[in-house]
Amino acid sequence: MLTFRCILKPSVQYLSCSSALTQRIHLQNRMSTSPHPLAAVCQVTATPDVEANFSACKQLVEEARGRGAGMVFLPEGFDYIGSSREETLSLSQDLEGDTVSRYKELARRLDVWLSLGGFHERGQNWESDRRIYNSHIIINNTGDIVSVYRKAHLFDVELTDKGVSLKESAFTIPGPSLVPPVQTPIGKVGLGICYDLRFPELSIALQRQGADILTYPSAFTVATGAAHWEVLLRARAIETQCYVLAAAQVGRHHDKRSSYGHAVAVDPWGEVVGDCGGENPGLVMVEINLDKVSSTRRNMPVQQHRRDTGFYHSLEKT
Ligand SMILES: O=C(O)CNC(=O)[C@H](CS)NC(=O)CCC(=O)C(=O)O
Repeated sequence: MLTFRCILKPSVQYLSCSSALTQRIHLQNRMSTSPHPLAAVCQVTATPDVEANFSACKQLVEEARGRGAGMVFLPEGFDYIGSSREETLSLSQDLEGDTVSRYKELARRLDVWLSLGGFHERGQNWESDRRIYNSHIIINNTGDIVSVYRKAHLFDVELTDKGVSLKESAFTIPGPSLVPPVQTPIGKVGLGICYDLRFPELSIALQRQGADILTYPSAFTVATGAAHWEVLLRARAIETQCYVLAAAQVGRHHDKRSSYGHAVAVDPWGEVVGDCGGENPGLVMVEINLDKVSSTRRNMPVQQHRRDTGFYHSLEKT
């Protein structure tokens, strides 16, 4: 007789943004029992007010550090969301500018790593062409920039029936290349930004280079977010068997633009282990257990089962 044993481990601890008190209690429990590092995934409502945005983000980083985070993730447009092409361009800075300097100082003072998704970075020919990159910057706990990834896929989309019309390439230069995953205190972090999430080739490439964690700091539109956001994030986690951390913009930035929110953390099995909801700024703490990455990969060796790239291109030759 065949017997099937079904082993279900209710091991996922779900942390939502809802109650700071409940979360603190959960955290005290887990910090005392868990040997695993903590990440904080943040959600903000950036506006064109650069100063107000910095102070809101700084507060979240301080709170995350207070709760034991070794690395804090901020979303695309953490510096600002402009209300016109002109405003977006005029507020941009370079990596030596005031905004990045203040975050370097914050990282050093708090002894914490930062992922700053979607910084509006002036390009090399700014004086002549007035174009920017959409840059994801990693700053270490001594306040040094250790990696910069420039968004490769630009969001040029006209969904008239859904009221979504954005042309990122009108002011942004597509990034020239992927960057290798960065070794951090929470694991090896692979860098993407927002719309990049729709291109699984990028996530696979980062996984192949050793990523344990994929990051997609975002400012998803409300319409595309409701339809696609969580499905895409979970799919990227399931395919790569990585954690996926996606900081997000939420709510109304100005008259013309709102974002979907739901900054989330997904584990390597594809389970959502934290969600900031669709209403307010906040953060979610997530335990990064790299044993989960290795056991998921060991139990279902998808990456070893993958055929070589030529195999998937073979149809093109026929
Ligand atoms: O414009 C800025 O200042 C910051 N950049 C963004 O907000 C970018 C480009 S407009 N937004 C997205 O990529 C949304 C993608 C999205 O919503 C989807 O893929 O469905």
